Amino acid sequence: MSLGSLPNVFDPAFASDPDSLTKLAHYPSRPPQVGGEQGVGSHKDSGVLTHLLLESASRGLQVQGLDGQWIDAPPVDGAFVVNIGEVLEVATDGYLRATPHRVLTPAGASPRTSIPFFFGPTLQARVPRLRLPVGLRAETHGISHDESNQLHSTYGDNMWKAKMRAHPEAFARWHTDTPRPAATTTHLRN
Ligand SMILES: O=C(O)CCC(=O)C(=O)O
Ligand SMILES: [Fe+2]
Repeated sequence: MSLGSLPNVFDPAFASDPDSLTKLAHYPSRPPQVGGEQGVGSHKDSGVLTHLLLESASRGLQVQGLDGQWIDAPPVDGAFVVNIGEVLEVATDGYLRATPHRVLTPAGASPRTSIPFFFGPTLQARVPRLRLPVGLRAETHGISHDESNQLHSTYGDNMWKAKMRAHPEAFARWHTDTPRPAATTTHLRN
């Protein structure tokens, strides 16, 4: 996992007060006649790694391939779904890419419960950017660049950005005085 760096390269970022979170997510059933959309829109997780526990009959999770196509990701018995988060994409210079994913709950869908575990470092920690060995560097396209989604190597900044985007009304109401991610944060480019 350290991709040519020392095996403990990430340890300091997780050493004190790592900000991991386990969430219990419930998606109610949808009678066939109820329109609209429900679920989770397309996004990438903002942290390092997510371990997602799904019920064995769970449906609706999709991941996006490099060609833009959405692919069903049904559960595998006895296994977690593992999502690469944006901070890990930054740390590996895009060798590991944050996986866009979404949850669909079409009309008629059964209720769904999932348990994601977001494995995150200390909020203030700047996660080190690895120096990839030449062979691996040849296989990476670098960090994805999107003006509307800046990536930050400090986990707290990256997570805050994602929260602001996911909950604009709450931020407009309760966080009018909240600064955006620190000005010192690097805006990473390819
Ligand atoms: O419920 C799921 O299967 C995925 C949820 C998710 O992507 C998230 O909470 O970030
Ligand atoms: Fe997610």
